[in-house]
Amino acid sequence: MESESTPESADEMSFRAGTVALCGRPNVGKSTLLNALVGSDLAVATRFPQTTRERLLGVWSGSGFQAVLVDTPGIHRAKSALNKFMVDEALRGAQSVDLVLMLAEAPLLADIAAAEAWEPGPAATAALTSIAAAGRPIALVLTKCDRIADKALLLPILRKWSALHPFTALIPISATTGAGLEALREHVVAALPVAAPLFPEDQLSDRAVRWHAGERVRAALFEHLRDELPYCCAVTVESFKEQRKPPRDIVHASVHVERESQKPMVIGRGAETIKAISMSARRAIAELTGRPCELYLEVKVTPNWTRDPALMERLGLHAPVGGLS
Ligand SMILES: Nc1nc2c(ncn2[C@@H]2O[C@H](COP(=O)(O)OP(=O)(O)OP(=O)(O)O)[C@@H](O)[C@H]2O)c(=O)[nH]1
Repeated sequence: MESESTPESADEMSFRAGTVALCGRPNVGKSTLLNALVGSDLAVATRFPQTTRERLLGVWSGSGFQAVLVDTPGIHRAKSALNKFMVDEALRGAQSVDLVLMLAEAPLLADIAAAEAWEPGPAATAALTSIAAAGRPIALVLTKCDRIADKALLLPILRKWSALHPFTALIPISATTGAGLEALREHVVAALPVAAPLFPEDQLSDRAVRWHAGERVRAALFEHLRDELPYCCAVTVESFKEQRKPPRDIVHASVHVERESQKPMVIGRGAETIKAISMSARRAIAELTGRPCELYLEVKVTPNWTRDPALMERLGLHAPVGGLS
């Protein structure tokens, strides 16, 4: 009986599962791609760069495969302790995965002559060098190709990239229209080892709902605050209670700013700004959980937290020990 092959065991023997890191410069579309592949708005994607601060695992399950996607913060020249933490998080994300997807934005170019003359910029090539140091196979994913009407312009751009590194593939995509995602899926699945799924099929993320709730508050800060202010804010979720009757989540969260002078800017005249932030975040949390949400926000001053690794740790931004946990 032991050696008898059943359809289930044949499936198990060909099932592929593994980890895939999404890396690249800030704002190239990593979070949007993760959401498109997982089929859920797990990762906060905004039009502002550097909104992703920590690694997030998104579980992409499909027929015969499971790819655990590691969304990483953008790789950039970091000055503050917070930015250094973000870049370290991104590079940690590229280690020990089965495949790295290096995302780079398709440049907006006028014509084929401009495309022929184009070269990847120093920041993008520096990001590639740091990612390549991890020694994992890398596929180049050219993002936002929906913005390029003349697809002939993509060829010289892909050729320039291919000269920089022995990529396993060069894949032009658009996460917003879905173009190229099928080719990307095929390449990712082929790169995964034959293995059992790492997560249950219905699990979409490694992070608890509570963490996602905090991220929704952070996304609302980007939506409603101007200039540098959202980058100076951290969010901690103090409590997250799932009430049975009536069914609703009751969430208490703090918004930490760096200086006393920033507090009134977050609160706004007549508390208008914080009310708008709270309403957006509440709606987003309810969409995520499928239950109504009551959200209570408090603004606190945690002086200079972006410059102090110990304070960052207290606010929940700590580097995990070891692999992909
Ligand atoms: N036109 C177009 N825009 C896109 C596409 N993918 C992402 N974007 C936009 O690009 C911006 C940045 O997207 P994100 O997914 O937040 O980028 P990110 O790389 O995760 O950003 P960081 O948080 O800086 O690491 C957002 O405004 C997205 O809507 C795409 O395929 N087409």
